[in-house]
Amino acid sequence: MAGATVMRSFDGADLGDAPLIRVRGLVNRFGEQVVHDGVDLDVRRGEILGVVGGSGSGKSVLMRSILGLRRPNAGRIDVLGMDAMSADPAVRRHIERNSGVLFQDGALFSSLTVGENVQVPLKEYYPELPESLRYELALLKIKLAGLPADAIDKLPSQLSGGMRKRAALARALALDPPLLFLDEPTAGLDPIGAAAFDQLILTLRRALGLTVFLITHDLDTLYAICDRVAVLADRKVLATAPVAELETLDHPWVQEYFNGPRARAAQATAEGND
Ligand SMILES: Nc1ncnc2c1ncn2[C@@H]1O[C@H](COP(=O)(O)OP(=O)(O)OP(=O)(O)O)[C@@H](O)[C@H]1O
Repeated sequence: MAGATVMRSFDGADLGDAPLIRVRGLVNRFGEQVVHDGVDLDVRRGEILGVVGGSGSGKSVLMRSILGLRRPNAGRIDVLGMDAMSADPAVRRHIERNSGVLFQDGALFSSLTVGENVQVPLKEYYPELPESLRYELALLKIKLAGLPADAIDKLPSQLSGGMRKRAALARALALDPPLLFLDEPTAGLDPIGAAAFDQLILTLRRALGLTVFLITHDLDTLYAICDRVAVLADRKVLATAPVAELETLDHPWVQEYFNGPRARAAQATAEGND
């Protein structure tokens, strides 16, 4: 997995065991509303890090800040050993190039086929690639995401919700990014589809050595595939730990979330699968 490859920063330095994402003292405000007030977070190389928190706790704003889609009010974010808040377009492009993102709604272009969607990043970053090779690469990613080959010529509207997620995942993986960001990937999927998607993420992490930042409300996903889970509450990351350790955290939201009947059911399922 990840250990087999040397991860390098923009200037070619070996990142070693340094976290691939490091957030310190992050502050995000919208007018009077303070969403983050001193958020600290590390995402370690090769891990699947789950991010949980109540609705409106700032999970998506955190992801958008890390991706450079929102400029925080204060703090520091390093991605792949680089200052992610840098205005240098070359640094921005390097981070973008190395980050695959699956947004909550999939965000596929509805007028393009699945194959054309997957080729969008390839065209942007490698315009010189012959079309036939781009098509082959798109097909590879589509199969990697668990779709049948004939999905390549279909429009997103011709696919089921689960297949659309897989198509969006294929596009997120188009450039072989070391970092994968997933915003509620199993939302809207039935339990069987959600469990299959979880297993796909696990398989891809192993096969491709991915480091995964995963926002989710899905307790089954947390128990099934996350190495550690960060809890966003009270405008901070309360704790980052394996899910079993979080169950004992003395905080009302955490207690309700991790010790409620749904969490117990998810835990029992995960133990049954071990
Ligand atoms: N562009 C914006 N302008 C104003 N307020 C915003 C903006 N983006 C986010 N917010 C506010 O920031 C807070 C955090 O939003 P965010 O989308 O990160 O929450 P979340 O934890 O992802 O929630 P959910 O689980 O419901 O998706 C919310 O109160 C939201 O209204």
